[in-house]
Amino acid sequence: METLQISQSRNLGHKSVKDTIFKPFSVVGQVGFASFLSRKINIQSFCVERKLYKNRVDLICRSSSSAQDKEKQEGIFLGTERDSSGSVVGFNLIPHSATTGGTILGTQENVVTGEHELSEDIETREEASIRTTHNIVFVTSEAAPYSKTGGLGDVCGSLPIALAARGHRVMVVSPRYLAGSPNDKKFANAVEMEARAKIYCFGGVQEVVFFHEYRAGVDWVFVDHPSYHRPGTPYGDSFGAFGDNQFRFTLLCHAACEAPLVLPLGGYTYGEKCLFLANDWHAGLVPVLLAAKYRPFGVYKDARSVIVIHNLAHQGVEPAVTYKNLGLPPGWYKALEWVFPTWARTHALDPGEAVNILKSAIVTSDRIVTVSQGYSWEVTTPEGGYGLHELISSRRSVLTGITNGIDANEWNPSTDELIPSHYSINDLSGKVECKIALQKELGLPIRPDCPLIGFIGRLDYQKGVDIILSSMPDLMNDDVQFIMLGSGEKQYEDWMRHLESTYKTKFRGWVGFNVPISHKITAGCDMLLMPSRFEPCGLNQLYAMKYGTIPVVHSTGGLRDTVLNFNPYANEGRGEGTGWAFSPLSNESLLGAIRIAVSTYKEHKSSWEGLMKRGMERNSSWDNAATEYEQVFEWAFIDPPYAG
Ligand SMILES: Nc1ncnc2c1ncn2[C@@H]1O[C@H](COP(=O)(O)OP(=O)(O)O[C@H]2O[C@H](CO)[C@@H](O)[C@H](O)[C@H]2O)[C@@H](O)[C@H]1O
Repeated sequence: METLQISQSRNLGHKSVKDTIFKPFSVVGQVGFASFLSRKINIQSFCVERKLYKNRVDLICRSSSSAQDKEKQEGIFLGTERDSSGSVVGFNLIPHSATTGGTILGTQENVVTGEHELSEDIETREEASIRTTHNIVFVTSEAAPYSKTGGLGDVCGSLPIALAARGHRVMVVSPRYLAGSPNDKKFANAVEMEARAKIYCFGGVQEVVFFHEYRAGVDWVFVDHPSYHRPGTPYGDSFGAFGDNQFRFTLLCHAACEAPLVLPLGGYTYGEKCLFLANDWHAGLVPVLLAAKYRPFGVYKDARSVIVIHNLAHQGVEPAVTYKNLGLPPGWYKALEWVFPTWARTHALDPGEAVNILKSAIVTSDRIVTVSQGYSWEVTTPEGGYGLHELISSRRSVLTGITNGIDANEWNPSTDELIPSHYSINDLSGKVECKIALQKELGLPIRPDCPLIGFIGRLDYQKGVDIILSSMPDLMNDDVQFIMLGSGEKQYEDWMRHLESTYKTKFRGWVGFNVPISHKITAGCDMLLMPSRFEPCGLNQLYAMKYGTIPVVHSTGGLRDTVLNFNPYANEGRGEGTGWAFSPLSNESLLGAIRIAVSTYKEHKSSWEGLMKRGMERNSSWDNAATEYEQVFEWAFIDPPYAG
């Protein structure tokens, strides 16, 4: 149910602050803070899940016959919800279509006339729940398929769609990267909007333009600015990280805060009562801006923010002098303040003073989510907290771990268009064809019986690539083939090339970022190796399991949560588990785990098939994760917002 409310009282109420706030927040064109202040749009809908709610039963029993007639026509009216100024912000009507649909148990008639059902409903009212839908704004530096360098892109390309499918109004705000590459075409369907925003930061004023595409139930909003138009990845090029990343992502955060106020998407703005999901440090200024720039002026006082931590190792740390560039009021320095420990300072006179964007988000957001439960504990430890463990521990009461899901449309071996042969849990025959095709494509000897091990990922310290490469001379003595796909640190890329020339019949290294090849490896390999030092969630092991490819992982973070160690004796000899999770992270234990996996593959075919099938059956749907996010949203709205 949607309501559009023009609130005069709010308009008058803000007049006095308008002049004060207008300079720093002015927006080009007729939309923006100004017009936002003169109207109030809020869209909220409710639906009842499973059992009828006692209040609703009471209300129905008490309602007059004319109200009942109206309800028969229009649905069931639960009441209006008003904000402090008296504006209607929720019109709680269960639409007629919903009351006759399958998800709601009992219509008005059978509740009133069916005594048995009524008493049953009242008895089970504890189970009842009303699901509130929210206006959700994802802020992210990447969202697949438009931009992706890793798992962040996957998550921000899929979770919004899952939440939209559950009835939420969802917008994703990310940069419109134009790198002069074929990837630019992915933005081709996004149309330029009239609304623009002026952003005051880094000693000047920047104008950003918004582009919009409505796809899969989600408003994809792209922030356009010349600093997003350059060759390379979203973060850097062959010379390293871009020097102005702090500037580029500061722009993104400011623009994302303006978007719900100024963009009439589908005719209506999202308005003030939003839930911002800020992803990683690039979006970390969003909670700070809500608290420091908007809320003191009564704007976004009903909004909430959640910082989603995909990787705590990257925090957006810059010299303290940067603070004045961020477009924040002077009094908020403490929220960002970061002092390096003595050992990390460059020289004796270095005071180690810096600003830390992710830290400020952890301080000011209403809830904190990590992408697995295991990681939500690890970030509170000195080993996993990257200097923020004490701060995060102090906010443990608002910290939740939610394991990522996977996009079942993109990662499904029975429909995947990027693999040469389809297969499913009922007919695995296509998998060996994928293996043969992969061996052929990469010029390896075609040997369906030879265990084929894969690795896909960023070539860096986190992913434990050094451990793989240093184990390789030993592993290459065994009868196995190994394929690595990745890009990252040059030393590892060179090492992969060197191994390929040394072990021509056993090793292939594909340097680069190539999504079609990643699907072919996931389908064609028998095992996927992930010796990550730490892994907030990890997606490749989830993809692998879906494709009947057995993960062999270091037991850490999300890998430990999602890969259940193989036990052939469990379940009266039927076995349990979906892979191998080894520990500690060393050459010996990595080789030990791979060798056990290889011998299982070669000598215990039925156990191997059991492993494959249990992995393929595993429920990794985004819908599961989305319901857990909804719980976090509920909690966020129960508490008052962060006020400083
Ligand atoms: N060379 C290449 N070519 C093609 N595709 C490639 C590739 N290298 C990587 N990929 C793809 O990029 C994604 C990487 O996913 P990970 O979960 O390993 O994420 P990453 O460490 O980037 O992200 C962080 O965020 C995610 C999401 O929350 C967490 O799962 C993770 O633990 C955390 O470190 C996968 O889809 C993978 O197939």
